[in-house]
Amino acid sequence: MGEPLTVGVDFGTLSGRAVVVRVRDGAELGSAVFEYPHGVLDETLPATGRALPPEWALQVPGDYVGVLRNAVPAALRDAGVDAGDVVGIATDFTACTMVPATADGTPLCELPEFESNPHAYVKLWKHHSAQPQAVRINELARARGEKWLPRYGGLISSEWEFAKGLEVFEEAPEVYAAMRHWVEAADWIVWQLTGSYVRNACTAGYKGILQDGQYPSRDFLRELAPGFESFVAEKLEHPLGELGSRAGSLSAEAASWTGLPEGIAVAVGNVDAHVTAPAAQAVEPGQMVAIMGTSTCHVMNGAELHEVPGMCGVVEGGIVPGLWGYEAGQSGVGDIFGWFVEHFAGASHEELTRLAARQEIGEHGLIALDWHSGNRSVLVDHELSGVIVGQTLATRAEDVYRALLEATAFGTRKIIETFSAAGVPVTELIIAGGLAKNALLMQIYADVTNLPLSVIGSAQGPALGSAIHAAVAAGAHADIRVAAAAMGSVERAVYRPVPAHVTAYDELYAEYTELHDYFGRGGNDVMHRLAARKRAVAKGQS
Ligand SMILES: Nc1ncnc2c1ncn2[C@@H]1O[C@H](COP(=O)(O)OP(=O)(O)O)[C@@H](O)[C@H]1O
Ligand SMILES: O=C(CO)[C@H](O)[C@H](O)COP(=O)(O)O
Repeated sequence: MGEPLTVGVDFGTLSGRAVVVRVRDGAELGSAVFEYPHGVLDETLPATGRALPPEWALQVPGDYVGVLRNAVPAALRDAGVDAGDVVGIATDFTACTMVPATADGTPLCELPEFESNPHAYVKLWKHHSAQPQAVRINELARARGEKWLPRYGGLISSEWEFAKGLEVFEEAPEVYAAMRHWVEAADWIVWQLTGSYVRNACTAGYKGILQDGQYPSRDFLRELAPGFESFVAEKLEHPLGELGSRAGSLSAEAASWTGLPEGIAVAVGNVDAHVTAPAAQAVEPGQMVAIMGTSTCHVMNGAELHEVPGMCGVVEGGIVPGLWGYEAGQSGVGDIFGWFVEHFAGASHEELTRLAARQEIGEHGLIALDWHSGNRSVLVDHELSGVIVGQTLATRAEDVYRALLEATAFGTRKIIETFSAAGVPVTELIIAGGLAKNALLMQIYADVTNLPLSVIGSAQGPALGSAIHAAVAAGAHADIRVAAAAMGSVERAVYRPVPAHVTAYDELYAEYTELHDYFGRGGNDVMHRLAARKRAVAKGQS
């Protein structure tokens, strides 16, 4: 018998990563990645070959099981350990990513009668077509003075459970009728591991509008859309599991997929962003973790409840039991850089970064808005779109690339300032996720926010965070704080703000704020008009 180990599995936007971790000190002994064979379905539905409408983003749930079957055994092989030493497994997922399922958890898209219906598939977090539903939820909640609304910064997102659920109810009543559970993928995967459904407190709070033990009322839902009043009772409500607790035991079937021992602890599901906080040892108030990849999520604990305008939410026990967990985010970050590299630049991230790093601040003469995937915080509007001001015939690809890097840093500063102004000061910014590898981007973030940047010690933050949760669920550490101290890691103040850069960026940030408020706060509604026109044209074509 060797030392106790756990397995953490991170289900990202394009792939799932498994990591094998030593419980004593968090050493990562082996890992493996499995790319989802279907990736993100955002153009056509393979079952029919038909085009999907704008802003759609679907996934195939079988791909997630592929991660359990492939990445977990491969990570065990990579680690060269005896699977018998693994005492627990935990998973984290993108969110809000929703699976419409039958009573036994079968995704509707796996039933022959629904395989051609796009609404029967998983709606990925960045499926943004439920914005009209989100707008109606927000208008009605404001008019009725619903007391849960300020817990979400005053706006519910189109990415979340109610907007996406209402979209299914209104656009695919046959799917809605057949769906017994509207399940977060974070919980669906735990269901596959244990054979039983436990709803995690994190997504229920942030994405499912569960506050002080209550969901939005039947009355509210009836007024929103007659017939939708039973949504909570019939599709959503389910017993909750606290973060770090044991959801159940690994079933015989899941043991055969993964090569892990049957009966080991399986932790309650979690979100990729929130689970990263303990991996970065950021479990105390004021320590904000920015998980920077395709998108950025900002998560932070607080001792008290405050209402921060435009935050994604504040949930009691949403990150660590006993504290208020705050979340904000930017829907597109690496995705925006990737879009530019893929469609316009003719050069790689590395080459563009190298060229952009030679420039002085402001040399390119550009300012951009980072809304190519909408704005998650603090405007919470997915019909906003990207802007680049200042282009001339002299503008080069590296100029635009740098302006896009800077735009996302300004977006993060807007979030930090909004938190601080609402009485939730950010005392430390800790970076996790794939973008930490871009040193220019990191220095820009330090200069724009005027904060020293700490960087998580692991390249697999979410998967390590899951392994930490697995250790707690297995009883190998007393709680998440204790496990984070033993297994998490962070390097402090790796990037420090340069005073002259801070001053230069203060001026550009003022310009960003002008554009931000002009396009995002009603100065000019052109982005909404263009989005409406795009939708109308797409509708006419279908
Ligand atoms: N050197 C780089 N600099 C900036 N962005 C990059 C670089 N390399 C990849 N990206 C972007 O990073 C994103 C992937 O980040 P990653 O953390 O690996 O993914 P995920 O968020 O899905 O876990 C992609 O959107 C890609 O465009
Ligand atoms: O909103 C989220 C968490 O609340 C998503 O999980 C997140 O934005 C997806 O992130 P990524 O693909 O960058 O890991």
